Amino acid sequence: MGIQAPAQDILPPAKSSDPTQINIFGSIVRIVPLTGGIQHAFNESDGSPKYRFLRQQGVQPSRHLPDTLIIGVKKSGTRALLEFIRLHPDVRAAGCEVHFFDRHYAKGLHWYRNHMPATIEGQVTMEKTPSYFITKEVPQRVHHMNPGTKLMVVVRDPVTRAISDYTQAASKKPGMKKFEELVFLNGSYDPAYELGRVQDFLGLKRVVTEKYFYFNSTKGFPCLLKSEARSSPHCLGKTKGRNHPYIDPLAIDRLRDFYRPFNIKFYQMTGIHFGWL
Ligand SMILES: Nc1ncnc2c1ncn2[C@@H]1O[C@H](COP(=O)(O)OS(=O)(=O)O)[C@@H](OP(=O)(O)O)[C@H]1O
Repeated sequence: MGIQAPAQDILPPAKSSDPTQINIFGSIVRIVPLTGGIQHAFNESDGSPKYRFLRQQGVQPSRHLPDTLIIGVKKSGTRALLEFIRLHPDVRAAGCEVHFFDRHYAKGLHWYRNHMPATIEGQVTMEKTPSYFITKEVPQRVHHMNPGTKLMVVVRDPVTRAISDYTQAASKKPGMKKFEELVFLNGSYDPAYELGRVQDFLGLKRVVTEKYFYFNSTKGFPCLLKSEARSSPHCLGKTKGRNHPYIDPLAIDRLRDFYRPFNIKFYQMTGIHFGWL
């Protein structure tokens, strides 16, 4: 099994003697196996009891290119979706944002695969990088890797999303201009219900159910009762659920007017009325 990668973007000059490279209509194409093989097998650093046990049983996990990507949208709850779906025993995910299709594409698919967790047969490999949604080269690159890749997009009221994005940027850069100055220059949800739909989409048995979640009223979000990493109740880190600054209501109204036609178009495209005002 092989996949084709665009030669000009990621490959060094072709060596005609290299059997893994072929010439198609003048383009040099490198054939990369979808799975990691023995040399990329299980990393000792991933020493969870489950994987130790599997190794003892002779099951050899290996790295695979992802089957599923969470491609955005930034500040919409992409981390929450990833952390919640990876509670499923048949889902393995890269912990950090890999940024392969936007920043590191030139490093090639071998590099990408080495950033994936080791999996055993039947497990879904996943990563999330929200900037894929806004990088114009990404759709074509993902299609080149595997046209069957499943894509997931988390959406949020664009006004609150914009304020969240601003809050994050301001937390990293003291003295940043006010939101109202920058922006015009140029809800609650049920995680078990949503995760049920995500598991269906991924073709997985519904394992992640309401018993994994509780609502933390101080944070104002659903949090985890336990996960593979921690057996006690915990929320996502303190960079999620920051307090947003006060924004002039007139600025909010103007933003809502700006987004309204795009929201209506989006509702028509998806067939879902999200109810953003
Ligand atoms: N369960 C739970 N716990 C914590 N946070 C939650 C949760 N569900 C959704 N959210 C919202 O996720 C927002 C951050 O979105 P992302 O994870 O997509 O951010 S990022 O793009 O990866 O930086 C974050 O935005 P802020 O409220 O602005 O911090 C939260 O509103």
